[in-house]
Amino acid sequence: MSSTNATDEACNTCKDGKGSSKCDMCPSKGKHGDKPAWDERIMKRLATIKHRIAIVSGKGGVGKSTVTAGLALNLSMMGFKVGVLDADVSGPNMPHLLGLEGKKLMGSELGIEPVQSRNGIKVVSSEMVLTGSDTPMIWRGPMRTTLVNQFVADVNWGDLDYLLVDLPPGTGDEPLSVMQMMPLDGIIIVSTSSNLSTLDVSKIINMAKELNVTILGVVENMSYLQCPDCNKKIHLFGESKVEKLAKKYGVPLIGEIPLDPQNAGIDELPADGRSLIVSALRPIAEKVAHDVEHK
Ligand SMILES: Nc1ncnc2c1ncn2[C@@H]1O[C@H](COP(=O)(O)OP(=O)(O)OP(=O)(O)O)[C@@H](O)[C@H]1O
Repeated sequence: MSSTNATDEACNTCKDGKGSSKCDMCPSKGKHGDKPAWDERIMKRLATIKHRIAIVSGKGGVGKSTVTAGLALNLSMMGFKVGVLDADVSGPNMPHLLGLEGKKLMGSELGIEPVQSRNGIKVVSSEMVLTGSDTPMIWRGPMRTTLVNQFVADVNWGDLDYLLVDLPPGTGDEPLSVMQMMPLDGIIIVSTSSNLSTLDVSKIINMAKELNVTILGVVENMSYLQCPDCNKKIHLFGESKVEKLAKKYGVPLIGEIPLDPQNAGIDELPADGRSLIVSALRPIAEKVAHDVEHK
């Protein structure tokens, strides 16, 4: 860090010039260019977390948060210590999916304390700092990125086997920042089989390849509907385009999640066999755990 010429230097956290209005909220306030200190804090926190996996999607609404919550529940039921970082700052859903609506983050001398779900999953989400669940987070990209970094650097995650990071859709600021800042075991890409969703997945695949981030696999969500009478699988989007795409880019398709009609209107994902989604995610959680433990 250059302490002599800080005024001319752009902030490494918010990428903005010193003196911008964002500076007041920036964890790097007063130490512009102090990237090593920031990185050191992040690395110290990550040292107690065995595996870090980000869940990404090309498009919004494909079920990325649902898959993240379902994976967290399965890993937790498999006996692992699990944390979930809801990095979808503008559209945080994790508190609802894990039954933590209305819960707020508190501080302790060890840092920001995550909130624990009834299954013992440690969760941190921007919704836990807002006044209400209908309050919008009207923040520009660099500030959202700063908050995500802070959720890594300043949260007392403690010992975890898995930290799952639910990223906002696309290839914007937060996915880029997390993929660069956090040593990841890999990413899991969630897509439906629609043309547009798969088109955007190819961008994510290329981004991960460019950043040398391992792709643990692609999950096709809302892949089929199981007929309640004859059990036949009805593929609503026709032949799987996700499978074709996975083959084209040489990445594994690690599972297909059915469309669950019971899920409509459900906030909290039930952590048992009542949820088709959670049950369908069990073999995927087992495969991911096997792959990262044996890599
Ligand atoms: N397999 C499924 N069957 C039925 N409904 C589903 C399924 N997966 C997700 N959903 C529903 O689809 C909607 C979108 O899911 P979710 O919020 O997980 O998507 P997302 O990709 O995280 O969206 P965004 O990133 O835009 O917030 C939710 O209402 C969720 O309950």
